[in-house]
Amino acid sequence: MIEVHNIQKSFNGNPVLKGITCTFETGKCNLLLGGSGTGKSVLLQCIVGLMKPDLGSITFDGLVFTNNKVDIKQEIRRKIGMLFQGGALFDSMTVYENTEFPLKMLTPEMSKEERRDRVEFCLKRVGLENAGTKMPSEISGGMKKRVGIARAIAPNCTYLFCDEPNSGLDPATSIKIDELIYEITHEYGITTVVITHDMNSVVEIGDHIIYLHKGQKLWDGNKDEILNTTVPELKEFIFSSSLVRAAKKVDEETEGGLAAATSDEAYNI
Ligand SMILES: Nc1ncnc2c1ncn2[C@@H]1O[C@H](COP(=O)(O)OP(=O)(O)OP(=O)(O)O)[C@@H](O)[C@H]1O
Repeated sequence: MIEVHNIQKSFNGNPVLKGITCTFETGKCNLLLGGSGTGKSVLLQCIVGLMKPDLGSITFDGLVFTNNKVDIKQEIRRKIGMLFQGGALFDSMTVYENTEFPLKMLTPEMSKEERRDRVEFCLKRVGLENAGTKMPSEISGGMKKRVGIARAIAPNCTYLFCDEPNSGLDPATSIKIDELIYEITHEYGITTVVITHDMNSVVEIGDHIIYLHKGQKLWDGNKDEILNTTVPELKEFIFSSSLVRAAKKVDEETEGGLAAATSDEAYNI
């Protein structure tokens, strides 16, 4: 479990994170949900140590990350896998070499054969067992995300951070990437944190959802609870999504469920 306590961050006197306290649960897909500019990426960067918060603490399974010794920070960092928005693959390396890269960096004690077994296992797990010799320029956006996932899990990560894994993907590919992240999280008991503003992801993989608005946590809960939220800002966010608007249209002749949750009365408009 990752515990975030009272994280605050300002840029040039402008507060971006205004005291965020939340937990990311073990073996679950934890979504950081919110509109543009609400501080999701800044929070993620503070959690993984790419940015220093002004105040607050972050604990990984009882180990304090903030204000701690370099070796403890390194120990935590070694357990972190990152899936970046564009995949962030090395263009000059093959799919195989990209996946092998963190093993060479983080586990130099592994033999070449052990690395090969692990890379082959991870590529197979993401459905790319035949793509090892391809260059990033030769594969689709969805395949790049798959390579990114294989690379992130190759060193047996305990924590997986995904920054908008669906950006730039068509809806069908997005669902497949969401499913893959969900399956891997549950299979290996990884603590996964996914930044998203996609309601499709919320209903697909939202084991635990933290809603941020203007640098504050306004709500947390799961995908079954979110449609019943009474938080006005979250309601507005949900009902402005094209998914929910479309579902509302389909449901408008029926009673209960989404139709009731999205009724004008429930929405108070
Ligand atoms: N290094 C920085 N220096 C100054 N301001 C920054 C910096 N990084 C982020 N910000 C500001 O912090 C605010 C929150 O940005 P952040 O990228 O966390 O938003 P976000 O919720 O991830 O949005 P999006 O979904 O659009 O990526 C924005 O107003 C942004 O301009």
